[in-house]
Amino acid sequence: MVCRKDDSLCRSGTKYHSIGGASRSSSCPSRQHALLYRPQTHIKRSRLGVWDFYEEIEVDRPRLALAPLLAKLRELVDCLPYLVRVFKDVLSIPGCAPLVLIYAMAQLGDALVPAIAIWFQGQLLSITQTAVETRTVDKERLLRIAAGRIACTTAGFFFERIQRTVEKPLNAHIRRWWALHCFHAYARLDYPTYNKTEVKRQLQDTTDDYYGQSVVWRTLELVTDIVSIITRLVAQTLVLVQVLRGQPDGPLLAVLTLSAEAVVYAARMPVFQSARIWLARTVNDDFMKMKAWKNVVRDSSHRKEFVAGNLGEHATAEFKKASERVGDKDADWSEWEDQLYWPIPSIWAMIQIIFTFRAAQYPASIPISLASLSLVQDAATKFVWSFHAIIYRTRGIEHQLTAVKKVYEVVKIENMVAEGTIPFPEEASQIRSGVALEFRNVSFKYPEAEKYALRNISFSVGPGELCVIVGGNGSGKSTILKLVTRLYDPEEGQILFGGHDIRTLKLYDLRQAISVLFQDYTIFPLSIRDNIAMGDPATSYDDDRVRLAARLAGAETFVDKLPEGFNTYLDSPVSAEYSSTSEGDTLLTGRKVNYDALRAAAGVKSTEATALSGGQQQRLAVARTFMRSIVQEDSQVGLLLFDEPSAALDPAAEHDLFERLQKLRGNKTMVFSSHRFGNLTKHADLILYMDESGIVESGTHGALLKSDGEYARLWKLQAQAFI
Ligand SMILES: Nc1ncnc2c1ncn2[C@@H]1O[C@H](COP(=O)(O)OP(=O)(O)OP(=O)(O)O)[C@@H](O)[C@H]1O
Repeated sequence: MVCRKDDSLCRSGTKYHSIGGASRSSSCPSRQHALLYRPQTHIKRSRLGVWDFYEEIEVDRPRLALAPLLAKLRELVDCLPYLVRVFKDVLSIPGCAPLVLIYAMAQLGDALVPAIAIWFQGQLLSITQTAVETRTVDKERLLRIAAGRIACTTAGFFFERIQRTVEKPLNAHIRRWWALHCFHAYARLDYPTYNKTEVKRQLQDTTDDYYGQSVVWRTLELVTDIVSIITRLVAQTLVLVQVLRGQPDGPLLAVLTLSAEAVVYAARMPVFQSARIWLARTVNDDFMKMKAWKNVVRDSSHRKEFVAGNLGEHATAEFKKASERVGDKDADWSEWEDQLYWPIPSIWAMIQIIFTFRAAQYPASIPISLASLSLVQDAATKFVWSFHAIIYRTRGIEHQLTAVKKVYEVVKIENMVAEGTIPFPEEASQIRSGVALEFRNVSFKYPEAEKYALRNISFSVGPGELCVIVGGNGSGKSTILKLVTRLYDPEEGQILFGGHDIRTLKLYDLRQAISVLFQDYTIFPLSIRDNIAMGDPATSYDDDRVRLAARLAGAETFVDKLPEGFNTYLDSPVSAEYSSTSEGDTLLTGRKVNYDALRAAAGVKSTEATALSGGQQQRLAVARTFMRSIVQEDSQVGLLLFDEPSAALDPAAEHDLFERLQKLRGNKTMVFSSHRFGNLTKHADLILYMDESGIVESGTHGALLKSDGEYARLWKLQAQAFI
């Protein structure tokens, strides 16, 4: 049985369920309470197809109707200083001030034209009425009025053209300025701050780009539009009342009609309506199954296993079964949502009837001319459109203005990792011979984590020494490297870098002196060349250096084999755009649509992503590190950190990498995290063996073998595998 709207038709037998009541009302009229105010509610549940629809109903709404309105107004008032600031900032963008002036003047002109047009229209109607009643026409006046009316239409057209012409460069100026502002807001955040959900959401609100229009542009457009629409409405009303003044019922008709339309449409304005709070969910297993299977067949990431698993027939059969069980109820929520809102009827027809009765009442001296009735009707239609425009433009105005507020607040977000003040190095020689590193009783817990990732860690690596950290999964090896680069700060203890507490060093200088390759390295969505070059921004322009870094990392050969070599994007950041006619459609001429020829002409591949193996990607990441640390003779780097750089490499590549690292690191300090013993541990000045967030053994390879502890046991285990 299909249950619609009325839950009494459904299993439970009751129409609505009051699932819960929340009484958070407060009588305190203070501002804070007004903003946080929540009326008493209960939840109404109904069923729409496969959807369960839950809506919050405000029980004490009539008594408290003003509270949400006041809260909204308060929010808007709070945003006003930011709005003023955004206007000021936009005017200060080079080239924007004259464009804003032209745009505003054109909008003002556009707003006044309809009112002037009404005046001319009134004059034309009165000429027509005089002609009907007296059979005479003042031709000169008619010509003047007609010319005026035509001039209005032409002016309206020109004002609109001017707006459109100015809009594009103005939006472009603002968008460029805005993109830079947002980019900086993103780029300046440190790791833990960036990962906070509320920060991410705040950033997203401000950087939403809607069809190439920034939040700032949309806000400016919204404000100027609203001012222009209000100007238009006021001017139209004034002119209309003026035109109808000579007729007994004229002004009354105008005011009644216009206010009737205004009330009907104003009632719909978001600011006067409390938003309906609802939620719809479905627990229909078959409907969910249908959706899930649709996702499986549509998402390319599942295709490999879908094909290999021979799932085509099975998927179709499963989908068919589920679809038969769901039947016609398989409507998506959007179909039901449309039905939640009803249009409000216009009462214009009623007013027309009332005035016709008035005319019938006094047939000898009709209190209103037919021309006026037609004029008012025409003006009312224009009014309706203006109100439509206001409703459309003010939808979500609080959200829009709050976004502007966030725009300015977002650059003030405090980074969690505090800046230091001491420059590093004091002398270049401090770097050249490697930098000493020391951990003193360091303990650390990740944000939100309960368990310590490091507990009371102490060790010391001298300048130019090689330290290898070994240990099982989750023992804390990577965490040590993250703390050295100050992605996080420890809870307890101290980390010394070149003898300084790292918290006191300028962050930029500290990170400049370290080259790090993380285990979970990332391949940036840039070209291969830029991926390597960004290892050292100072020399990123140098193609030879990029190539050398790739060669040392064993990446040059396979990169050269790619059709676009070093300029290859692994994932194209901008996909080709296609016309809306879909591939495979048949046109009226009978031709089947196929984009192959266009793709070939434009040099677009049918798949735009270039796949690299895990090992190849790791070589690119290693090349990036080499770009910074090894390639440069007079490198500013004094400490090299490598977290499992060979995990995805084949044994030959791993051997080559270790050989090169040994040779190329010169006298820099190096800390290496690895699961594999052997190649590096044998050369290490210090081995740290970690288990359960702590260092359980430390020393050289020889010393640790001699002490015959856990390191020795695992070393023997790995060695035996090769015997
Ligand atoms: N971002 C994070 N948030 C919360 N806990 C984390 C995070 N990263 C790591 N941990 C936890 O911290 C502990 C140490 O992790 P770490 O990555 O340092 O181990 P590891 O020795 O490098 O392991 P592996 O050998 O698997 O790379 C683990 O218990 C892990 O679950």
